[in-house]
Amino acid sequence: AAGAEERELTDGFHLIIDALKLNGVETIYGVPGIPITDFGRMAQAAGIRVISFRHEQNAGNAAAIAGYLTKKPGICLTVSAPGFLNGLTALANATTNCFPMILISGSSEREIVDLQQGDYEEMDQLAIAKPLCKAAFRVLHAADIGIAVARAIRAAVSGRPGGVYLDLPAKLFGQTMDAEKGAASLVKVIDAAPAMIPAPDAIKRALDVLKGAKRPLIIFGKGAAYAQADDDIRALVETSGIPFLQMSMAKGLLPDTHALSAGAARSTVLKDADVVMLIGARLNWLLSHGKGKTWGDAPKKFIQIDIEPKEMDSNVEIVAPVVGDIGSCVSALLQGMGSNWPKAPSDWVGVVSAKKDENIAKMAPRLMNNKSPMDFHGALGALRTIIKERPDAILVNEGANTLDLARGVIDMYQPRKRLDVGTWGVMGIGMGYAIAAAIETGKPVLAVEGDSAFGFSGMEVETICRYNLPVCIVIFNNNGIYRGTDVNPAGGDPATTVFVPGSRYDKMMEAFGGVGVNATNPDELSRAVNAAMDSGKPTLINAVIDPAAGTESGRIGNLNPQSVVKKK
Ligand SMILES: Cc1ncc(Cc2csc(CCOP(=O)(O)OP(=O)(O)O)c2C)c(N)n1
Ligand SMILES: [Mg+2]
Repeated sequence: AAGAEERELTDGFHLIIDALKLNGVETIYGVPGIPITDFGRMAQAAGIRVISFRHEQNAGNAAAIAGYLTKKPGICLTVSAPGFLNGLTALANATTNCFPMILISGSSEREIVDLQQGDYEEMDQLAIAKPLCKAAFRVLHAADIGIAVARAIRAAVSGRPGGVYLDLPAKLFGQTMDAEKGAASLVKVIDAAPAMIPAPDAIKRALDVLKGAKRPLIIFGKGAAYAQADDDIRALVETSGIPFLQMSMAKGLLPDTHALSAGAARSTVLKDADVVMLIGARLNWLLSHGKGKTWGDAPKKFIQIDIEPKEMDSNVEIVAPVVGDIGSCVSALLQGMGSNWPKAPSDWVGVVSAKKDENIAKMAPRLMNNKSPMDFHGALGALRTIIKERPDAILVNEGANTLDLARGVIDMYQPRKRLDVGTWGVMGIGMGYAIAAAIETGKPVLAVEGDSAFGFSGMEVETICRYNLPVCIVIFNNNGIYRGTDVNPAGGDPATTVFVPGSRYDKMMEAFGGVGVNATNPDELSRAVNAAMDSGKPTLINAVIDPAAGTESGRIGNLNPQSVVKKK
């Protein structure tokens, strides 16, 4: 046998790469730098795709949405301190949205940090990450890398998915150990996201409540989209005949044009339903916390399906809590319903359908207007047609008016095709989500961006060109945040919410070899997007929108505090 001096060695670099590959990691999203530049190079050489970004927040958002789309944790790699902090927003956003991702950051040496002796980029990153994510681990010994990666993967995807932080001090990478022992220390995670089967009596209780409903409603949240139980979810709607609402990222679970879709009659069904079954949807601010005028005065019974037991009764009493993974819960409900479950009362279904048709008819003319400069509806009418013709394209969407109006105008036809600002309503997810959506699915991506929203991650147009990704960015350029018409009453500086008038974002894309187009009417917009979708070339379309067309904060202006003090 080889003597000790000849025995083959391995080191931290290789053990981390081997652990990630052993667990099926194929892509890392990150920004190079001390102490992880060589790690990124070695991971790439070992066959992992390493996508280099211009800012860690965008790499983190890419990792998060990769997790949402694949149900495997997306991996974000950053340098220590400032790079780690840049990734934290994405890690916290992933945790808030229940997207599985792992933020791996290089860090300073414990012995220096703990004595605060001033290391390069010194920061106690583990302590700072802990409150902002689902789980956080640090590794000091090479022999622990295998178990640490396994723990991070399981923490990210099991139960309610979320963000996990993995802290790797610089010295760990160069630490050597016996190669055989190293290989033996690696762990391939078994059943990382175990099924969580609901209790039979919880299913029975829920069905009893549902059976008694006169005006039932199902609300799907992005948790239902994440579950990838698409056939059973469709069967649940069609077996029960119950009208349904799809929260923003759940749109397309069933087509928005489905006969039982109540999307265009949202305010009616929230007010008048007597039994509401929430599936992977939380009763948070997006659903007015389940109370107040949105929900009308009539008493309501809530059935809630969620993997997190603590979610029950978070805002209002849940009379039939069903705790488990959505796939297991929906299949148990279907089993309990059997083959002759009574359809939802036809008078209720009729009321919903009539209201929906009325609202769709009201909106239709606004989508046809061809005026220039465009208003939001004219531009969105063109994009609505394109998504209808190209249902497997992925739509990324952020802004205020650009977000709120697109959500209602652009129908989705397939699950997990609409990626947007999610639970926080966070700006800046656009380019990270677009890049990961293109890389993880290979499908064409249409990113519909407010001009302010785009600004948060716009430098990644270079990244999009560098990897030659099929991403078509449409910027709704209304010269500002919400509008482009505010004026600074004190004179001097521009108002706080306006941008350079007549700006041409399309020139940014041309700067990096992509296709830039300036579109001043819906026909030009439509032609440019179709050309981009056909060519698959990175494209940025500067869609000129009337600066006066928007409203403050889109649909959520009511959240703004108002001053009652009138300064003399
Ligand atoms: C990280 C972060 N910082 C600020 C904000 C606050 C905000 C919400 S929406 C928005 C941009 C609205 O302007 P945009 O041009 O994108 O859209 P449009 O209405 O069509 O003109 C901001 C700055 C949020 N949500 N997140
Ligand atoms: Mg704007």
